[in-house]
Amino acid sequence: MHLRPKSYPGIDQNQALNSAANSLLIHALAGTGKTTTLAIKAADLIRSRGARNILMLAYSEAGLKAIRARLAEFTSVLPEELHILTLEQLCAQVLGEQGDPVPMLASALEKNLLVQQAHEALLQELQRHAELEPPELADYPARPLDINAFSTFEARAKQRMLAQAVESSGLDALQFCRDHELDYGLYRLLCKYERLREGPTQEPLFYAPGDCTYALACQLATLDFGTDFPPLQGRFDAVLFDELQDLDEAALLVLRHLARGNGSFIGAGDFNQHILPGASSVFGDSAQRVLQELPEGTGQAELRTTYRFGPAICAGLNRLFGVAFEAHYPNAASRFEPRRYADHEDCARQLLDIHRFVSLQPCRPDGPPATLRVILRSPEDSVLLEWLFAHEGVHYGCQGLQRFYQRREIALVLAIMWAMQGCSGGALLSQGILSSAVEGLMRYVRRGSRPDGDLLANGLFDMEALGETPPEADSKAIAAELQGQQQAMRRFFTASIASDSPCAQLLALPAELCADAGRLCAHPLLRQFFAQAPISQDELHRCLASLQALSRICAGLSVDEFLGRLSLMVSSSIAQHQRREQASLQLLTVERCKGHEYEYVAVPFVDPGHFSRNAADPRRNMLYVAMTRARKHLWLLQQGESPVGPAAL
Ligand SMILES: Nc1ncnc2c1ncn2[C@@H]1O[C@H](COP(=O)(O)OP(=O)(O)OP(=O)(O)O)[C@@H](O)[C@H]1O
Repeated sequence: MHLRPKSYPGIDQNQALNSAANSLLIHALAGTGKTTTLAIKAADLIRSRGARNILMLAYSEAGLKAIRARLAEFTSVLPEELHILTLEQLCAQVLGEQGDPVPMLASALEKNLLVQQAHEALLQELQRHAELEPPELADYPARPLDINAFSTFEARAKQRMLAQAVESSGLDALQFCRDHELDYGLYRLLCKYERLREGPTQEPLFYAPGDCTYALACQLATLDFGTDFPPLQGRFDAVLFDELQDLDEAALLVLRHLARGNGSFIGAGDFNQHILPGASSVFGDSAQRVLQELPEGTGQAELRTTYRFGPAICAGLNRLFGVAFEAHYPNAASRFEPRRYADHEDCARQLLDIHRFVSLQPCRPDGPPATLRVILRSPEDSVLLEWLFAHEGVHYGCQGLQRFYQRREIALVLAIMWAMQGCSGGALLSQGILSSAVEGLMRYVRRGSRPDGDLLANGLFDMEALGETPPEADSKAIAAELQGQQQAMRRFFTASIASDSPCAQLLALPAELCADAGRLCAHPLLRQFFAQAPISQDELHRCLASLQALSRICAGLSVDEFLGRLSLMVSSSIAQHQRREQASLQLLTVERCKGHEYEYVAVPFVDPGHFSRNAADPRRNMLYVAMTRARKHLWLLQQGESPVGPAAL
């Protein structure tokens, strides 16, 4: 593994790398070379110290990609001494080595159906012992199940090791929940779900994302503080851990054992980059909690010198986020350009101007054209942008999100429009759209059958009642048969939905309703359709936001006109793809851009109220991640009239 000149460590990186401490915690801001420093360390350990087994960990998949990208700056082939894993993957590996199978749950939808079963099982239990239950549960049977509230509660409970906290408090669970203002109904539902998941033999029936880390943490929690846990010890010559800001209590227990028993340890984190949904950082902006888990004598280092952008961007970020970036290249040409927009349409038009500016920028004769990266915090924001960009002939691409017309919920609405009485069927919906529509239909109308009550009463999930998920190949095959066949599409809907469902009622609406596709998108039956779907509240909100965004772009157009324009848009995108034309504008999600960097970045649709100094606020951190991706030129598009400034802080 040979280091290229660019990758020689800078002064503060060098201080970190030369630390005499066997265990080191690096606090760093974005672009200061956290990942690079870890990669240099790995290279050095292999090359000069003969290390044979190095673990490089990240919390997220995006973090893994960033590690691979930095390593690729040094070497075209990853050395076999390196193991690059997420924490969850490492925990799954350890559980597998302990001898039990580690079956993963196929989809989030299946999990929802299983939560419903746990809810039924809890209702059965409450019925049997109604007289013994506390007043907190008196109205539980009458309350509708809120899967989203349950998922948030579950994530937090596992991240914070709630079961262990209850046990060590010496209180009973009811009193604990009362003292900590926790919803006792959700607590009982979680206990039921976990009991069913683990089954009577205590060998989990399945693991959902996060469960492997939790399962290992539960084993570790039974050990005294200094006790060894051999499966996590002596495995590696060094452990290099990126994205420490995302660790929760469960992950910290794993960290404790990894850091103590495996050669040297270096962990790096930027607490401003905590963006995981569901729970805000359990540590706020402090790394003290992480330090408690690291061996005594752990050294600390700080990286504030960024290699990514120059002084102008540093100054803008320092002002908005209350941080202290310094630029490694003080003369680097960098620009920070805050702008204001009046409404979404205006924001989209300003992005077009910015795109024109970027496309005039010089680029290497043999290199790709200059590309504008537009970073979005929610996929719904892309609908208007894609529509406008396509109509202006801008060749755009999407990363971390699908093109809007290929997203299941939107594709399904397009297919419903196409099958309606008032649509001539003249526009051709692509096979991709139809295939997503078929998948959408299966998702939103799929209901598990009633689970077997006896199985639940005996502590078992009824996996048969989940029904079958149609394989992907099927939706493609069905789409191929439906393409251009409006009658066949209508027959397909009739066969797949109940005759009194909101979808069937939509299809029976009179032809006049197709005169304005925008109004059709806002029709109460469409909202009802999604509200009745077996999806979480979060997903429902996303579907409704997509509908609203869709209704905005087709307002005033008849269904025929709208679908006609859409099919032109799709065919020109397919043609660009076939000509292998490079996109000059990329739309990305924040999650997708984490760990990456780009020359020209625009962050649109920003609410000024989201800037703060509070690094425990995930909305603020989403902006921080998005805005720290730019290398040369950063545009910030905020709603409103007042100037950008510290007043917003
Ligand atoms: N010592 C260095 N000399 C020159 N360039 C460097 C150095 N260290 C890092 N860089 C460059 O700075 C950029 C940011 O590095 P890196 O991605 O490692 O930072 P990071 O702190 O992990 O970023 P993020 O916070 O976005 O995850 C990369 O282009 C990298 O090649």
